[in-house]
Amino acid sequence: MSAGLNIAQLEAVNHLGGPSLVLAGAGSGKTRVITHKIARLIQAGLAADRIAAITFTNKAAAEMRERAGQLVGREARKVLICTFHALGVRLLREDGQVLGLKPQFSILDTDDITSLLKDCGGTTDANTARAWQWTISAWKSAGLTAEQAQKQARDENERVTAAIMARYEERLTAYQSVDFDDLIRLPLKLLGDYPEVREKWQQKMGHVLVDEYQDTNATQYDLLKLLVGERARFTAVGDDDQSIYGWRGATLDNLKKLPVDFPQLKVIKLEQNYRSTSAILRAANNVIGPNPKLFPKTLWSDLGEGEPVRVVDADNEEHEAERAVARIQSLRANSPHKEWRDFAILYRANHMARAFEQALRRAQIPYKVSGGQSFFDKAEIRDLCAWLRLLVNNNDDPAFLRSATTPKRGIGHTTLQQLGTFATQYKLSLFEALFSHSLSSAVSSRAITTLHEFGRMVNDLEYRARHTVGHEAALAFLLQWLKDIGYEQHLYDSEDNEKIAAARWSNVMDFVDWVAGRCGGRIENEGGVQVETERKSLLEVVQTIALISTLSEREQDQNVVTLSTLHASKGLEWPHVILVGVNEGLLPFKVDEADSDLPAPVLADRLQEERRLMYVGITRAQRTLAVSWLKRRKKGRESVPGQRSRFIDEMGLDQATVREDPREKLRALRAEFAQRAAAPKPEVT
Ligand SMILES: Nc1ncnc2c1ncn2[C@@H]1O[C@H](COP(=O)(O)OP(=O)(O)OP(=O)(O)O)[C@@H](O)[C@H]1O
Ligand SMILES: [Mg+2]
Repeated sequence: MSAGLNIAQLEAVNHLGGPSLVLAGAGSGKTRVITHKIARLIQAGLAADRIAAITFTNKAAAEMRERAGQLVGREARKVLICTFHALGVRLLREDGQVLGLKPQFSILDTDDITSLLKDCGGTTDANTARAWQWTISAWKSAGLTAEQAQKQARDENERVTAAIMARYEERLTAYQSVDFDDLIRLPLKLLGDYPEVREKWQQKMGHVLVDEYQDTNATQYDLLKLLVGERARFTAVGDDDQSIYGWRGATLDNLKKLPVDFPQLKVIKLEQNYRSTSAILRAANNVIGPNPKLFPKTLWSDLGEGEPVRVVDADNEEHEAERAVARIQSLRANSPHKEWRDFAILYRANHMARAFEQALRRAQIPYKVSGGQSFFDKAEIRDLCAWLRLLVNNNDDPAFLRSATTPKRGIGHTTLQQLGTFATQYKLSLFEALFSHSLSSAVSSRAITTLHEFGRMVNDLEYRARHTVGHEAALAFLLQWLKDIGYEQHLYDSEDNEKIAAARWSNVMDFVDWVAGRCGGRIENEGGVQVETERKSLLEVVQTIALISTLSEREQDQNVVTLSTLHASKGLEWPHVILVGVNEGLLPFKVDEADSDLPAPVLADRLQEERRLMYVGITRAQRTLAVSWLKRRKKGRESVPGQRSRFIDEMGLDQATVREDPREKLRALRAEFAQRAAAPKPEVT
């Protein structure tokens, strides 16, 4: 159990009785401390279901679950390993009733919220609605109610937004729905205002562990405090130099507050980096150097000097992508790391993935885009999720509207409008309104017949989903349902290009397979023992779906090159990393006064956060790192001269060694040639 931990890590793992904070630089084994501590707590006799470990993403949670599983076996499954938001869902499903929330409440996604806000504010303009959404979300995550926001409003614009917020909140309550901010705010209210509920959860939580603590926001910190109570049995791990979510309300104050709020806090520092070579680590330390030091840290590695960090000057986006692909092919041909999964291309903004996707496809290299448009954002998946959400919560009006019209079933816009007006008048959800006796005063009898057919179908599906348990039954159910609603036909009807329609249908099949798989009853091999996964009803599984943003659990084993935003790369590592688009204006992102209308102090803060982002990027690399920048870059439709980022200069690279290796191109060509030669010849029939 103590294998693979240094003395400081062991100290952190063995501090069980009170609060502790592990404060250390990138790659020093903070996350490793958390997984080992889960094992240690179980070994020390704490029941696994009394341990909660909070991670930053669903993907990180899945990975931690797997690691913990390797250390302690099946028991690890009972540990609650999830994000703050998923923890919020858990609290609300179990105890939300005291706040008037039914256990089957719905979680709205960004699109639902935009359309709801359009409605509340009487606009059809999505940008206006999104601006409201941004402001309301900021208010909510700062803990403000609509009423308080109204009082504090500084101008007409804010007053209008606050009024819309009031209407929006009313609708959420009426629809038995919550947004992402509510998933933290409501549990906070629950634990804050209801002592018996608080008592229950504090009793239950034997130990709470938090990874990436530097990126928690104020309300998450409050939630943590309420959850652990006086006994304060928790372990937080973090790195102030990796705080990159300031723009989303994360605050380093949480790090500063911890020793004040918990005087008995044990602070442990880790200094050895186990991830990167000295060359990479030096570049990282140089870049973060100019930032003010909140908590001074030293970080060293004994993995040796390693390959020098390379700088690539690219002519433009296409050239940069070609160069990245050539580098990957060359390294793969010449290093012990031959797997595609050993490579990552990291960039500042989502839209930058495009050129790399195209180049990788051309070279027939498998890849995945993480942190970009997720599977669940695809229209076809959102259609199906709307249906499933409606089964879980009939009062989910946005889901009602989407499923009643996708695929088309003769329920027209006018009918829906009449139904909506009627529902608002009688304070009913659309689904409730549908079965109201007095509906005939508002809607034609022919339309009512169609509406009733739809309503009965939903009721019937719900009943069957509740009684469908295990993956085989779930699969049969889902396939039949798709047939009943004619979804495949709908895809082909609404898409002129057959290939695209087929691709979308294949996404649907992936989705169905995945949902069914979660219903359990499959035989899996666990440490040499065949065990059956826990069986769940389809309805139960569907309840959790709105929260899962990617098919991450399935992606893990794929042997593919990763394309990722820097933000989404946090906590991860790859043998070979290429940081691209390292230009002034991209990374750092617009921090020059000429380029921005923000005041100077805000820009200075921004620059610090951009510097931390660059630090995060560099420290993802284990063995080799290349940094590329664009001599010309696209800005809108134009091509403008690009400027090399100050961060590249600050990395302090030895100019003689940074130039690109001329042999790289040759090796890449050779590798490509070999690959082509080895590829199966097309069959001639
Ligand atoms: N004591 C150790 N012995 C050997 N390898 C270790 C040790 N501690 C950590 N590692 C390895 O070092 C790498 C980095 O560890 P980990 O991801 O836990 O660091 P971290 O501090 O969480 O990094 P980040 O700040 O990027 O989240 C991992 O591959 C991990 O397995
Ligand atoms: Mg980590």
